[in-house]
Amino acid sequence: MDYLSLSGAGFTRRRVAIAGVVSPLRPVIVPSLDEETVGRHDRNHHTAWTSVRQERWEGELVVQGEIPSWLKGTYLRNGPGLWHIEDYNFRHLFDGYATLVKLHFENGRLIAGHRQIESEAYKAARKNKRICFREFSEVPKYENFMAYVGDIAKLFSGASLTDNANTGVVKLGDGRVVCLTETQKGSLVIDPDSLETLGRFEYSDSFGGLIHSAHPIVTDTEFLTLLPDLVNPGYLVVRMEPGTNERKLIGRVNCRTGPAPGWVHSFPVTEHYVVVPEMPLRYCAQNLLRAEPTPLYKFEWHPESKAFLHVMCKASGKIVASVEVPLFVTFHFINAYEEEDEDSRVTAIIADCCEHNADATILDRLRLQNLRSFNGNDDILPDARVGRFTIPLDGSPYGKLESALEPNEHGRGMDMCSINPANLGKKYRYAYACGAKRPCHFPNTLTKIDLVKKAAKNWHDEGVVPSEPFFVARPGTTEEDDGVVISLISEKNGSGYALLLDGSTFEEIARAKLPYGLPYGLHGCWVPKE
Ligand SMILES: CC1=C(/C=C/C(C)=C/C=C/C(C)=C/C=C/C=C(C)/C=C/C=O)C(C)(C)CCC1
Ligand SMILES: [Fe+2]
Repeated sequence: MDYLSLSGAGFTRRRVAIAGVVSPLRPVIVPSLDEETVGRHDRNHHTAWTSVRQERWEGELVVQGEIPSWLKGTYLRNGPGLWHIEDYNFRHLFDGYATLVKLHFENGRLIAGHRQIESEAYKAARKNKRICFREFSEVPKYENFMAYVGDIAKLFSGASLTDNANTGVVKLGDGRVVCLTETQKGSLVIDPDSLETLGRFEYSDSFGGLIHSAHPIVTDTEFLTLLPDLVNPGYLVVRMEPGTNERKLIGRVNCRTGPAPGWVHSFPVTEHYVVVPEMPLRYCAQNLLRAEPTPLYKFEWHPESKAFLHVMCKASGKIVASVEVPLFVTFHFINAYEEEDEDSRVTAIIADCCEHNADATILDRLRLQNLRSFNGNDDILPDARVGRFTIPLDGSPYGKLESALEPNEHGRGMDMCSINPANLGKKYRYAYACGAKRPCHFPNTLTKIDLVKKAAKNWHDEGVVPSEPFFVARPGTTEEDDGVVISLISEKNGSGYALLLDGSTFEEIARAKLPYGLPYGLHGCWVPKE
């Protein structure tokens, strides 16, 4: 090993050669988080729930198996990877400061890297050695009552909310790559090659508001998102063109009931419609203000307020259906499409999601203490399924919610999904997601769902925590599942690897060990090499 110590505030700079990693294509200088700045690691936990070891790393990995020669580009994955500052340990998975990971594939070779996203929240925590902004469950500790009152005042302007962009990453039609979270201010532009944080993505319109959906729908031609209105409960549906920073209004949906809009972590679209979910798990302004977390954090469960789905025409902004549906809890919609009759008239919208059996306690299961205390025997992951909504367009007041397949096909675990992006908004057959091999406390398999055969193929390895399986299509293909599925696997002994499965057979085609395991991550995107 060759460690070259350089200087730098809070950093030790090292030139690293790591066993199992072949010579990098270029020298790799690794600034690592020193223990004094960020605190000590507790490496007794599963790698998935242990803070990332160092600020950044990059190098070429040894590949076992074969990476298809057509796979050219970079897979980026975002997620909360640093769960402590100094000796203070965060409470919840979603509190962690964002760690961006890249896997660059070219000519059968694989260069990997990771780097912390330099949000204001992260930089302030590093500098002041304490949390300075309101995170998912954490709030800054105030020195006195006046400091608390000052922070509440800043909450209304959004100044005290985090910009820790730890949830997703998207490539806009104009090539800019943006990391996202639930706050609008947490939209940060990054360089997909160096993973450097380039600055805030400033929306130039005047919609204001503090939050948005963490999962905009992004294609080469548009960026669609929802802006929840917490004052007059409802949602604005907005659209932004590539090359601009200005969102334009498509239309507004008023909530049917309830004190506040339902959480819209994601939403689905069809070719002509935007589906706006109104979930009984609703935002709660008081919980945003609280110093201590409540069982549902920034949200509240309002079963009496019922659940609705609204369908808005993308072209006109008109609402073409607004139906009551059975109570549901979902964070991730999988896809949606228009169902037609024999005369090609659209009769219904079908919308699929990872549905948690109308039980919001999954949020509490994702507390780090719960994730870290698994003994290997308890079967404590709450059941989830592929929930399929049918929304009639004939004016009926009710929609349906059913399981799209028998949940035991995927071990009754279901979240973190992807599809072939060519099928976005269209009738489709396959979805990829994390499922469960029980007993477990967290999804521990990768699953390929066949919505026509109503069957699943599952991949699992002892002790693993896989992240969202991300589908990349073979260029030019017309087969929906012709491509690869990428996932990053955390193992229990501090190690981890990048995994490639065949999108069709769901068999492993390649894996590459990382120099050390990376913490669990959330969502990814693909940046093709032109
Ligand atoms: C809601 C507000 C905030 C932050 C919210 C964040 C960071 C939400 C992240 C949500 C995610 C990643 C949901 C993923 C769910 C995955 C599941 C349920 C997997 C289950 C497996 O079985 C702030 C930005 C902190 C403040 C404004 C409000
Ligand atoms: Fe998400």
